[in-house]
Amino acid sequence: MTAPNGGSTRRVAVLGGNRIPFARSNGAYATASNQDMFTAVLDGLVARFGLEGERLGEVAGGAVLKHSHDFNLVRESVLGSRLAPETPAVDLQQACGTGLQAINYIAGKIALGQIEAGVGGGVDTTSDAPIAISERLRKKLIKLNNARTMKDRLAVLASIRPGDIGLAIPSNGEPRTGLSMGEHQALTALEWQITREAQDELAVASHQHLAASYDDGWQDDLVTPYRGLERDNNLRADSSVEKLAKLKPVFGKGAAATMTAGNSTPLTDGASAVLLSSEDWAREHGVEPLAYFVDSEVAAVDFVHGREGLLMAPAYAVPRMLARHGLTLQDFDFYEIHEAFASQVLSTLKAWEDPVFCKERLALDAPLGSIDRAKLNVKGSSLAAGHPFAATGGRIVANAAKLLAQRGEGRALISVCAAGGQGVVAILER
Ligand SMILES: CC(=O)CC(=O)SCCNC(=O)CCNC(=O)[C@H](O)C(C)(C)COP(=O)(O)OP(=O)(O)OC[C@H]1O[C@@H](n2cnc3c(N)ncnc32)[C@H](O)[C@@H]1OP(=O)(O)O
Repeated sequence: MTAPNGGSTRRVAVLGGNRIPFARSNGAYATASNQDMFTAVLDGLVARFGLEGERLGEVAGGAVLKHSHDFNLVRESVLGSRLAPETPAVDLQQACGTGLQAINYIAGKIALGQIEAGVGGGVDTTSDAPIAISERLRKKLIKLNNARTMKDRLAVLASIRPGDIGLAIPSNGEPRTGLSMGEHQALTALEWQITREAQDELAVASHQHLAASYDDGWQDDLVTPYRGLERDNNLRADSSVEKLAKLKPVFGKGAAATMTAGNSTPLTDGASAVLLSSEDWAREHGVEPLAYFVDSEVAAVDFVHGREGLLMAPAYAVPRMLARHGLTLQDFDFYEIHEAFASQVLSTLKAWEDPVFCKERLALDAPLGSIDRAKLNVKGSSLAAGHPFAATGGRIVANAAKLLAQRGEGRALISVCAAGGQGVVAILER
């Protein structure tokens, strides 16, 4: 038996993305659900690419934070959209790597000839974060639900004590260390001696680049207005190093206290989705591909025993992916490195320049070296746009594809760090 396409893989075209403007938590999208927002971006793609009633091969997506009733979030979003109801959908999740992994999943199916076209993306809302009840109360309520007689029911009710009534509110803490992602990253920033000034400079550049991208019409694939928003409302066009220098550190203590609300991503709500297809499908539908999704890699690090920083996995994933293609770190025209925290980007770049790190931890003969910083996050990134966890991957892939299309040729490197010590990276080219 041979594979669907005779055993060879096909090029995967990135046709374009859609996202809603990202909103700071508990603001413009406070009453929007994950499903509302993901449906909106799917319908954005339907409108842009004329997909009304079209049956796509599959839609993949996910959310880091979701309610139990959202177990079929992506399928429900498809059913709420103007895509054909016969379009299958899958939910997946890899913390902040979710969006990029969803795109990678669709790309793999297209490459193998299993589907012709599909959508990958993600959505998150910290405004509508699921709040669970305590484990003890939950168990008693299940018992109550299963009780057959009134007597049994009353007995369960009578067993409920005030101490059972508690809430489990999601936090961005790592379950195995109890530290938040910011606290973990503060330790990594200290290890790599990333200064407060360097972090603030990166944050200002992100705001300036994103502001310029709105001014020059770059963000024309946003679904707007969405709930009254025309642009990401975390963006501060007047951001400056002087203003950021005044903010108090929010993560880390002593020498590690360099991270502030200005050089960390804010809690954010939003959604994004990217349409991918085979070259044949793109041709048949009269769509010119923006770029091609070449490859992806995922790495995980042991942050639990302190062997590596929580958000350093992309530093490991990139060289593995480069080796597969005989590429160097310098062989790229654009670098899209998700700015979870300014210091995460700077620690990763410094690690790639460091001979000891590259030799001892990456087993490389020579350091990967520096990148041309003028090619980094040239249209802004998460510090300015905000970071609705699972939606970030789609924003970045769509952005990188547009950059390559505008340039006419070239290569983009994508890097997204994720909770649990994981990192997802990818290469796009045109
Ligand atoms: C999840 C994964 O898998 C991987 C990842 O990506 S890891 C990243 C995950 N994300 C996080 O961990 C989120 C981290 N962020 C947070 O927890 C919070 O946003 C935070 C603790 C950093 C800040 O929270 P906060 O204090 O409520 O912020 P906020 O009120 O907006 O800002 C504090 C002050 O700084 C100011 N400020 C913020 N950004 C600014 C900027 N760019 N310029 C000037 N001032 C700014 C605000 O105006 C505010 O000033 P006032 O107090 O005078 O109003």
